[in-house]
Amino acid sequence: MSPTVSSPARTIRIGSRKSQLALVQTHWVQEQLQKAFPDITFEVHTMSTQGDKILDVALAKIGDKGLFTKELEVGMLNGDTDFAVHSLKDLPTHLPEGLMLGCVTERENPADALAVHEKHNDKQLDTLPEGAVIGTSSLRRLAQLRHHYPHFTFKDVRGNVITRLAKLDAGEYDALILAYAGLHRLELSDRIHQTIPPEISLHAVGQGALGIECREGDTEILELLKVLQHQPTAYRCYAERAFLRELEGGCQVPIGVNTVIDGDTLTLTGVVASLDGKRLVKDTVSGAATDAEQLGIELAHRAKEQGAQEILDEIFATINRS
Ligand SMILES: NCc1[nH]cc(CCC(=O)O)c1CC(=O)O
Repeated sequence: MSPTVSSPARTIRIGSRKSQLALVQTHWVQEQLQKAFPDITFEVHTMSTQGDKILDVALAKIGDKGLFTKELEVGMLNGDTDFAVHSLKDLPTHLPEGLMLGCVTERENPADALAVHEKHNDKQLDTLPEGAVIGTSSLRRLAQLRHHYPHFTFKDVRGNVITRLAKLDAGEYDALILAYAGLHRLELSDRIHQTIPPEISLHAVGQGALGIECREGDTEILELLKVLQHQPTAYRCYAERAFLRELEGGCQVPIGVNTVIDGDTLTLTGVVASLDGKRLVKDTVSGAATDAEQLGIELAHRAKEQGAQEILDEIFATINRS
């Protein structure tokens, strides 16, 4: 009689933040993997990150060194979890030693969206009144919107997507700028009053995609994650992240991007904007999608030649002074 060889049932532990959006995203990843690997058990372990706890300080002031990711990263390095699901936008371009970006999932619409108070249901960005109070805590959204709509008033807004919408509805703002992807995933698409076109505002690096972070060289996990990798999204995001990394900007700098893949060709547009909205350095590069990172680096160098560094230095000085 030959012995029955049965490998012990493997359990994979997935780290996630606790916000509604994070949970929707992580449960989607869990479900995809569970379908692809029915013999493995996938468990979700939630953690609060610094970014979830500090709600009374403007994001731009606390910086972004892994504000939404650090606790999840410690979990992986400790071996408490095997990988973590992030909104790729919140994942810094430099990862801690021993961790890597294991895969990038198919992107949702990466655009920003306008949500309005019901009294403005008949309005768009072009028709909102002078002085309308627009809520956003992103310097990128602020600078680009201010460039096109200098007559609006911009006000910081913190908290998760649902909290922000409640503040809007309570009358604290006339409108908010939020990610299309977040609203869509939370089944709040009815709050997407207007999708903001790239001519008005370029989106954040990685916006709309999920990034899965895992231990470097963890071949077993990397093998599983392959089923979630969406290569066109990955190329676009590698180019976007290389652009941001080369400019040494985090998610709290007024840097926006747009990418298009056509066949094997990737086109990357990037902007660096001053906070008053008066200066925009904007340029575009195209090349082979397989050279994504090189394209991002090239665009960053071009932007620097056109004054991007001066804009960024001024912003760092302003933030550190206030
Ligand atoms: N910084 C918060 C955050 N991180 C990811 C999303 C939305 C989903 C995404 O961009 O992928 C949001 C909310 C927002 O910007 O409105």
